[in-house]
Amino acid sequence: MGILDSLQQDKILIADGAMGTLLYSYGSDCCFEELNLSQPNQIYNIHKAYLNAGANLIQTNTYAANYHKLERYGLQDQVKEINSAAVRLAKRAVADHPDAHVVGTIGGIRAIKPEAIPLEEIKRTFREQLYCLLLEGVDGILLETFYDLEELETVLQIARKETDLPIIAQVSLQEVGYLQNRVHITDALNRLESLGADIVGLNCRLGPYHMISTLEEVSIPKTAYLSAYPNASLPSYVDGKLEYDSDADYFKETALAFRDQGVRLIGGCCGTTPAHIKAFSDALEGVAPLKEKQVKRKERTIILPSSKKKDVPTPLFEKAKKQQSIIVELDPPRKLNTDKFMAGAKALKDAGIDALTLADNSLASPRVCNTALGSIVKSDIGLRPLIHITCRDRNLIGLQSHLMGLHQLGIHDVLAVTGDPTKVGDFPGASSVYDVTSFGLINMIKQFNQGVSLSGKELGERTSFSVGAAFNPNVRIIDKAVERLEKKIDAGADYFISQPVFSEEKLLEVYQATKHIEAPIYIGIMPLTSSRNANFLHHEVPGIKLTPQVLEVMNRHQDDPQQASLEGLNIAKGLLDAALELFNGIYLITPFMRYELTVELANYAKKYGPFHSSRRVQNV
Ligand SMILES: Cc1cc2nc3c(=O)[nH]c(=O)nc-3n(C[C@H](O)[C@H](O)[C@H](O)COP(=O)(O)OP(=O)(O)OC[C@H]3O[C@@H](n4cnc5c(N)ncnc54)[C@H](O)[C@@H]3O)c2cc1C
Ligand code: MET
Ligand SMILES: [Zn+2]
Repeated sequence: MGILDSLQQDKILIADGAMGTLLYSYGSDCCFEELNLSQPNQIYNIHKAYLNAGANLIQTNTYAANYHKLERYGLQDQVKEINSAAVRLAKRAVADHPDAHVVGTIGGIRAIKPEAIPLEEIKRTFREQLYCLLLEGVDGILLETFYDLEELETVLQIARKETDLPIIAQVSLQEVGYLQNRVHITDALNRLESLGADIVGLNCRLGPYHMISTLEEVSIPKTAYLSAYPNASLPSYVDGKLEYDSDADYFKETALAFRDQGVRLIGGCCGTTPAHIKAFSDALEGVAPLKEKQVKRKERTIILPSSKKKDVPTPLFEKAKKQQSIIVELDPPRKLNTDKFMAGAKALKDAGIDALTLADNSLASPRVCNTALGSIVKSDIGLRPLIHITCRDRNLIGLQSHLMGLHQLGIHDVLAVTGDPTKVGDFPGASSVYDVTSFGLINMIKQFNQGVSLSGKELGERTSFSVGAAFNPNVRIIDKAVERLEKKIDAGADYFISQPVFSEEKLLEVYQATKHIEAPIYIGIMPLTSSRNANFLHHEVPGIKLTPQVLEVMNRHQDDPQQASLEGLNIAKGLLDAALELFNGIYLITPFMRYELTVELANYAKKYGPFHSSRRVQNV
């Protein structure tokens, strides 16, 4: 009799409980799936313990036995051996339990970092593991712990094409009622059912209380059966170890509540043990499944528009769409004294610039926090700060907390960059976090603007960020850089700020390659300060090439720094003339805190720049 036959007989099926956390509690702190090869008896005994506790559906010890996760242990070439051994062990365990079934488990990979692993890689990895399990002859497939519905939908479709065996598809919740990205549980389970899953449900992350509360909103599926594998409890961190704290009696009490929500397959996830499964099995012995249920319709909360920050100015990029707009970068100092920085900010404010951009530890070296300084610039000088945010120094928690903080400070202009890697800076050994790249960060900020955090939790109000992204035109093939720019627009970028451009030819090339794009580009102009500075940029910075004439002029004044700086300024003015013909947005970069240079360039642009309602040059 197969799994579905058992379910059709009006039975509630009991599944097994955790494998990973049980092994961990026994002292294993390694690749749990490798134990199928090195400690087969231990795995076999766990299967037996669950079967003896009353489980009639057990899962192979293959949750993370895929190429991607085994790679962490250097075991990526043993996908087949590990999966095959797992199935053989589970089948051996059920040999003298005629009513018991073995499902091959495949766990979700993406968890909360969707963009970290492309779907194509997920598909390859999934197929390999699926074939190994199917070849060895499982009774069904269990897809479990999927936080990302897109990932589960993708692998479910593959599995459904490959096999007619029963498929169980289980999501993990972010909070009661919702998966990440604010996907409602009813929508998720409906999708899985329509894609051909035979059993749909929930596992992991939450304990019985939150799962039952979620299931109250879920109706009995039309064709599929409902499953639930709760965790033993929420985890706590005790003496450096994660612990789940709930006794089996509590599970006994919750068993009927699961049944009353229409659950037909019930097992356990992290923290559960054979005692928890025995509790379920005892409590549900002879209990008929529920046929009809009254669904509780909980109100899906409405996200309010930003109520607190009423002073949100018109986004910079709106101005740059219509008329000239000048922003200037003045980076926070590396030392604690900020007098010169503040004097620079004040002078730039007096020069009438639209915003001051502050880099985030550029070149991966520590500087005074740009948000702190940006906030002071805003309050003390009345100048609009534009804060760069890198993904290098903050993990997903830090990034989100940072965004919430910026919102509190009334700072709405941000530049989302991946950030220079730590190896280029003062602390090459420091970790580069990169939980997301600029694309994920742009997405996250746009989600905040909808009042929703990355995980799908409501923020109570919407933020009002306008999001800039970096554009590097100093590449050999400009079309590739433009493709990247277009992808950033797809991710939600509102406008762009470019690396500095050092020739009129390049300005024209950038203009031609981007004139079809509506999002404004603030084109970078940086005055050269010396012949050394010019030669460094020309010879050592990838993609930057100065013209022979510019190099010659700068080199001519090698021994006269003042004159060299003056020439650098004149060259920048020449570039500015050309840039103003082509772009509304001008991004002036202050070199080495020499703000008098960018003040002069800003004044120059204001005096001589055309104040046009759109780009001046059409069809150049
Ligand atoms: C206006 C501006 C401001 C900046 N501010 C900061 C700052 O405050 N702090 C800081 O640390 N860094 C800053 N940078 C540097 C920036 O982080 C790096 O130059 C980065 O490599 C390019 O921008 P990004 O971070 O948006 O990278 P992304 O475009 O997100 O690129 C991410 C990864 O892809 C690579 N990549 C980039 N372009 C291509 C391409 N065409 N083809 C293939 N791969 C590519 C990158 O090297 C990187 O590894 C800034 C850059 C610009 C242009
Ligand atoms: N069912 C698997 C195990 O118990 C995965 C649990 S969710 C991380 O090890
Ligand atoms: Zn779990």
